[in-house]
Amino acid sequence: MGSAAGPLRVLVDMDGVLADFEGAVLRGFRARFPGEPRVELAARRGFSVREQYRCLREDLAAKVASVYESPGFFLGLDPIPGALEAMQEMIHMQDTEVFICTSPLRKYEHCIVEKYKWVEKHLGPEFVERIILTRDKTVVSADLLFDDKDTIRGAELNPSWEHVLFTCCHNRHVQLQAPRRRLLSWADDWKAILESKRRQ
Ligand SMILES: O=c1ccn([C@@H]2O[C@H](COP(=O)(O)O)[C@@H](O)[C@H]2O)c(=O)[nH]1
Ligand SMILES: [Mg+2]
Repeated sequence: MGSAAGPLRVLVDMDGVLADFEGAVLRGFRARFPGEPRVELAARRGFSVREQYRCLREDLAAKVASVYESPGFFLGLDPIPGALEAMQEMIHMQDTEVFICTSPLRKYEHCIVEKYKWVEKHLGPEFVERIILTRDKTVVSADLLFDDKDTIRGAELNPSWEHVLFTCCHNRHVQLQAPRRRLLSWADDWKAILESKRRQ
């Protein structure tokens, strides 16, 4: 992959990588359900916040989902530190194609349009052209995928990309088997990962 085969194609996930989904869920839950037990970010385990709240108490699953299904939730997400700067740098790198690859909620009414608006607001119109919205990232062809979901499965059993796990509160305790690798944050050396992939 890399220069001999054309530009390096990089997919960057949105929730948990560019946009702070977890922080906003906790703040929204605390504000809307102040008397209910909640899962602090330090206690988050596993991709699904809904399932972790369900384990706390069955009815809390619907309550936490009501937070991220509300109008304004996705548009109001804060950028992950360093993400916007990294994306602006990446889109201007030679021999590099960057796309935002994100999954919509099944209850997509507000989520889809707000994801587009978020990208336009924080990254600008050239990135709106680069949004790939799919519930199956395995069928998208690329060299790299930066994503906070620890296990990404879909119709394609051998996706073309290498999944680099972006560290997030819910995955920091996951032990990766070699040769899987992480990006600890946008302050970590994402450029070295791109360069190593170009050389493969
Ligand atoms: O508990 C959860 C956590 C996240 N989601 C939604 O899943 C997708 C994740 O998108 P990625 O592209 O993998 O970041 C997003 O729509 C989250 O809101 C969820 O449904 N339940
Ligand atoms: Mg994500």
